[in-house]
Amino acid sequence: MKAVFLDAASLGDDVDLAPIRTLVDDLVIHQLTAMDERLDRLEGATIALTNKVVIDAELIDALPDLKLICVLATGTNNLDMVAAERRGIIVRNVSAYGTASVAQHTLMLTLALAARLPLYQTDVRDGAWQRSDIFCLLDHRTLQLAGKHLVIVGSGELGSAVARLGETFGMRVSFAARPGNEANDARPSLTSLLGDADVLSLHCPLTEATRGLIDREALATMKKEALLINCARGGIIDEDAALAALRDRRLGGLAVDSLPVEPPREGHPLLDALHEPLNLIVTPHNAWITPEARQRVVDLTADNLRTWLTEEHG
Ligand SMILES: NC(=O)c1ccc[n+]([C@@H]2O[C@H](COP(=O)([O-])OP(=O)(O)OC[C@H]3O[C@@H](n4cnc5c(N)ncnc54)[C@H](O)[C@@H]3O)[C@@H](O)[C@H]2O)c1
Ligand SMILES: O=C(O)[C@H](O)CO
Repeated sequence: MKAVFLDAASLGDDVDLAPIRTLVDDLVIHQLTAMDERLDRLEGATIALTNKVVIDAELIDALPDLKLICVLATGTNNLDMVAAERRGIIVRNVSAYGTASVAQHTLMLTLALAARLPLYQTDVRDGAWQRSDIFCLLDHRTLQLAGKHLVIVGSGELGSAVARLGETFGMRVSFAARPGNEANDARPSLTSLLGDADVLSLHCPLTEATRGLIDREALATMKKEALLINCARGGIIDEDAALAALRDRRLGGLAVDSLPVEPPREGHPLLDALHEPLNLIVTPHNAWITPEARQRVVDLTADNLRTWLTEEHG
């Protein structure tokens, strides 16, 4: 049975792939796979392993032998799930591999934005402290988290962990009802929570339902001091609208760990804006990358493979 791992490099070179290797005899490991190499490499494969290589309907339809797609990530937005289901291909992702890593990264971004760290760091770099009349700099209003309202979209593994951290910092936490499902959801709607959020943190998958969830209209209802943090996927917020709100002082801070296209080869307005005096942080989709979490991705993928092989062959 042929298995092909399309993008092993995306896990780093310090993870031990042995748990996967021992399960499949004919395992071909590619460090990277370009879009036009996917078909050739997956030809005849029963199992495809991918972190971020796109597996779309056209590719799925061209691979009659494919039975299992293992996603070495939680997010499956690089896959056409409908096409896979139509073909009866099983899809297995990994969840809860890096809860501590992503939650600490989200908290780090929240704390940094609350402290206006990008602004004060720039001021200190530019000599404003040395020129100050008083002993400190206090030009940018910081935000005490204790007593403030943290609103979270997505009450799964990561949203729940971030909620616990928020509570530790004395924040009041609300989960928003799933947009479009408010009638069957006891939780308050996102619309009703937005105007009271001091921090809005996104932990839902990118789907057609969540694309552009935090758009111009949503941003317009938020407090002008509110902090917006997206450690989920680029495109869940309208990044251009969020940047405009930040520049107009209608948003207190913006931190994103993901952009709509990754890597952002063609650039992105948020990357250019890092040169402006804004309370803005962009991290390179690395909330998940602690060594512990990356190894756990491999171990959980091996569990997924083992379970499927047992179900398939006994
Ligand atoms: N930045 C990173 O390094 C990193 C790492 C891991 C995961 N992620 C992203 O974070 C997302 C969440 O991860 P998780 O482990 O918490 O997943 P999870 O599956 O445990 O939780 C996702 C939650 O979102 C909810 N949800 C689904 N559709 C929704 C919608 N339309 N509106 C609101 N909520 C909705 C689900 O009901 C679930 O509660 C992943 O899908 C992935 O895109 C990012
Ligand atoms: O979805 C995930 O698990 C992260 O994006 C890392 O791949």
